[in-house]
Amino acid sequence: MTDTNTLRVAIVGSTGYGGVELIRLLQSHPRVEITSVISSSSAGAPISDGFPHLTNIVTRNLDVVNPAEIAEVADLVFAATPSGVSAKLVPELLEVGLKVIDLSGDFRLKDGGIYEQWYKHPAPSAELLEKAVYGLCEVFGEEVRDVDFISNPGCYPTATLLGLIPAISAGWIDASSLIIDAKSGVSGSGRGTSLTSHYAEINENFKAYKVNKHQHIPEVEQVLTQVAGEPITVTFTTHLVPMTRGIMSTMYATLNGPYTEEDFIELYRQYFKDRRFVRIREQGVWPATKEVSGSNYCDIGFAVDARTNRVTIISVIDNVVKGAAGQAIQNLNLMMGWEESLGLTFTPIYP
Ligand SMILES: NC(=O)C1=CN([C@@H]2O[C@H](COP(=O)(O)OP(=O)(O)OC[C@H]3O[C@@H](n4cnc5c(N)ncnc54)[C@H](OP(=O)(O)O)[C@@H]3O)[C@@H](O)[C@H]2O)C=CC1
Ligand SMILES: CC(=O)N[C@@H](CCC(=O)OP(=O)(O)O)C(=O)O
Repeated sequence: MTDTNTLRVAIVGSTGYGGVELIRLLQSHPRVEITSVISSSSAGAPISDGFPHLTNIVTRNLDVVNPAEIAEVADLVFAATPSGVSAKLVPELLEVGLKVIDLSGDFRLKDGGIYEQWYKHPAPSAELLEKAVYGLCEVFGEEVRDVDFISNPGCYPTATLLGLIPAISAGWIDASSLIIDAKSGVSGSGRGTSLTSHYAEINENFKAYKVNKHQHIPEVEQVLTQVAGEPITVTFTTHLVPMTRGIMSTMYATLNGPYTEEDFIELYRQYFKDRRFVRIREQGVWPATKEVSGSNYCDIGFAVDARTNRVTIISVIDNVVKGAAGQAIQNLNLMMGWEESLGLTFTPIYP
C-alpha cells in the first residue's frame, strides 16, 4: 500500500474488454491507484496507442507479465485473462504474495474433473480450486471479506443466478423444471476477432450457440445445487445478439404453490434488501439491457402465468460491468471491508 487509504492494483489483460473496463471504472475509485497495466503482446507501448479513448486519462506504458516485478509495485492483481492463461498465471501471482481477483472461468468450478469436461483443458490444482472464493457479491459477499483470492463469476451466471436464487432458496419453484434462455451482446466474446464475432456474421442476425454445451452450465448448476441442498440440472441456451453490451437471461420454472407476481416482487425485494445493485421492477414492467448499460446494476422482473402454473423471470446486466469488471471491483470492496459500491455508482447510459 502507498498509504493506508490507497491500494495499488495491477491489471493483467489490460488490452482486453474486461481489462479496459476495469481501467475505466477504477478512474472513479477513491481508494485505488492503478500502478501497472500489463499486456503479453504489446508491452512497452503507451496503452493509449491501442486505446485512444484513454488519451490524457491513462498515460502509462504497458508492462510485461512478470509476477515478481508486479509484486514490487502492486498489492492486488486483477487477472482479466483468457481461460487457460489464468490457470497458469494465478498460482504464480499468489506465490509472490499478491492478492488476486480472477475474471476467467478457471477457478469457478470446485471439481477439476467437471472443469476439464466443459473447458476442454487441464484444471488448476485441487488446492487452488478449493482456495478460490466464488464472488457472487449479493449472495456470498460475506465469504470474500479478508480473503486473498476471489474467482469472479461468469457473465451469464451472474444474471441467471441473481434471477433464480431467491425463488430456489424459498422453495417456490420446482428445481427440476428450470429452463434458461440467455442472450448476450458481442463484447461477451472478447476483443479478439473471430468468424463468429465478425460484423457481417453478427449484424442483423440472431443465433443460438453452444447449445447444451456452454461452459457456464456447470457453474450455474454448482451454485444452485449449493443453495438448494439437492442436485439441480438446467436447460440453458445461449444466443448472440447484434448489440455491443448486455445480457438478458429469461428463466422459466414451474411454481410449487399459488404464488403471484406481487409475492415474487416482495420476496426478491426482501432477499436483496440493502443491496443497491439489484433492482426489482414493479408488476408488469420488465427490464431491458439498455436500462443497465454501463452500470453495475442487475435488474429483475417477473410474470406469473396461472394458465401454465409457471413463472417467467427476466434478469439483465451489462456483461462487461456487473458480469465482469464491475463485479470484480465490488468484490475488491467487500474483500477490503470497504462500502461495496465504492467507485461503482454509475448511472446507466441511456439511450
Ligand atoms: N467480455 C466479457 O463480457 C466477459 C469476460 N470474462 C472473462 O474475462 C477474461 C477476459 O475477457 P475479455 O477481456 O473479454 O477478453 P479479451 O480477449 O478481450 O482480452 C484478453 C486479454 O488477455 C490478454 N492475454 C492473452 N493471452 C495472455 C497471456 N498468455 N498472458 C497474459 N495476458 C494474456 C490479452 O492481451 P495481450 O495479448 O495484449 O496480452 C487481453 O488483454 C476472460 O477469461 C473472459 O472469459 C468474464 C465475464 C464477462
Ligand atoms: C458472447 C460470448 O461469446 N460470450 C462468451 C462468454 C465468455 C465468458 O465470459 O467466459 P467466462 O465467463 O467463462 O470467462 C461465451 O459464451 O463463451
